[in-house]
Amino acid sequence: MDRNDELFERAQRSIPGGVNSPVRAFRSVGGSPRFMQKASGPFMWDVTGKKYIDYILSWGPMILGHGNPEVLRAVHEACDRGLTFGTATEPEILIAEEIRKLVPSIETVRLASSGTEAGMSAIRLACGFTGRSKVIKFEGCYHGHSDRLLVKAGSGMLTFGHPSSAGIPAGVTADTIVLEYNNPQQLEDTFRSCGSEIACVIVEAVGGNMNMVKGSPEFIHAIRDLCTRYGAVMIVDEVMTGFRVALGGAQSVYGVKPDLTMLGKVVGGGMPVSAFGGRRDIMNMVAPLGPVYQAGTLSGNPVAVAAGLATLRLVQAPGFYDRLTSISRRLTEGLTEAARSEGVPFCADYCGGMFGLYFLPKVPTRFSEVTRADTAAFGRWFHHMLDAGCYFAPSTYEAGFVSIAHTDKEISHTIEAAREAFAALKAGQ
Ligand SMILES: Cc1ncc(COP(=O)(O)O)c(C=O)c1O
Ligand SMILES: NCC(=O)CCC(=O)O
Repeated sequence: MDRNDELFERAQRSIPGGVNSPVRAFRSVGGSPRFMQKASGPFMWDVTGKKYIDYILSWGPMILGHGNPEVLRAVHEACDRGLTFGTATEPEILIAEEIRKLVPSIETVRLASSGTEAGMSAIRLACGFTGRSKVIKFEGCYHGHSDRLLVKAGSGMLTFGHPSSAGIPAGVTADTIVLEYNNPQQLEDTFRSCGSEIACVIVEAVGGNMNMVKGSPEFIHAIRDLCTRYGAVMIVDEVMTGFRVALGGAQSVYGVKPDLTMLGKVVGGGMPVSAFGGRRDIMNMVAPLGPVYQAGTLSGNPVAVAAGLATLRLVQAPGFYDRLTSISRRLTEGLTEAARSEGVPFCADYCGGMFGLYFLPKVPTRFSEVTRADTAAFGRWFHHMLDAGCYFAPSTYEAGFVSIAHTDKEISHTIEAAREAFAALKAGQ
């Protein structure tokens, strides 16, 4: 028993499953989750002192790598001025201005503390604005754990085989319609049958919670066109993709202008910040301007905003996303080649600083294809990689992330380790 095992046993006595978020448990791959003690750049160290190259990056936020000195300085300075005031502050204006500049579909923006809150608030707002109650989401997309959206959701929900949560009264999800991702025809048919009742369509334009599945341009533009035609609100959930797949998020990649956008993860630079924003006429419905209530004791927290603001400034460095994308490309091409040379059915894809690894013969385009992945092979590969000091998400239903701090050296090490892991798989180990 090493110190990770000891801590895991102890944690389970006081914390359900020993973790404060289910995706941290190693349930689908087996073994004890690693208890991390520190991180720097592209690395994390567990409590035994073992060093890992981090491809989870706190599930997306750490795009600059861990411990960026400018972000840390901003946080320390903000701490010295006060941890929270529960009042309006100037940095909230600065981050709102920065968000509006980088994501031009956002005319005004409200800050919250988690992606879950952003999603819950955005659909409440869409319903309040339209006076309608039906919400369309897509199978395998995860928008946080608010009740109305926790139906056929991705990420941990899929990993643990319960795509819809217990404890949510049927009435609460009665107006949530779940459709197939990348199926514009089904969406159009649904609008044709009940378009006047649909308040909003919420989508991850690049899905990152059923492994990584890119929306087809045809699908994303069909959502835009149908929402416009039927007076529904198009919500793009950019909690994962915002400032991650491109400076302007997935909406800039697809050239689509949503009515509302959700942000999280990178926008807080490792601290709890999320946001929802968009068309001014819709946002004007939010309290105190309008009748849609939304609030938060720690919303716009000055320390969290300082981390987010420093991060948003740093990602605007010239060439940042070209470099980030080339890191993802090198990694995914190297892994694919290593698998091919060892004869293991595997493929990979990437979008900006986000990637998907699939134990499948071809890149999936929808949830039903993702479920065909060889999860047993993935579990063995995952543990080989972990032993070799490469920390990937412990599930075939999660996307992976790189940071600007990942260098060729880490990528080469990872590809070499993967080659050995694929060879071991082939040898039946
Ligand atoms: C696309 C997407 N939306 C919403 C959320 C919820 O965010 P949070 O975990 O901050 O509540 C997540 C991740 O958790 C996400 O990946
Ligand atoms: N895909 C998983 C997440 O992005 C969220 C992490 C968490 O819920 O802890």
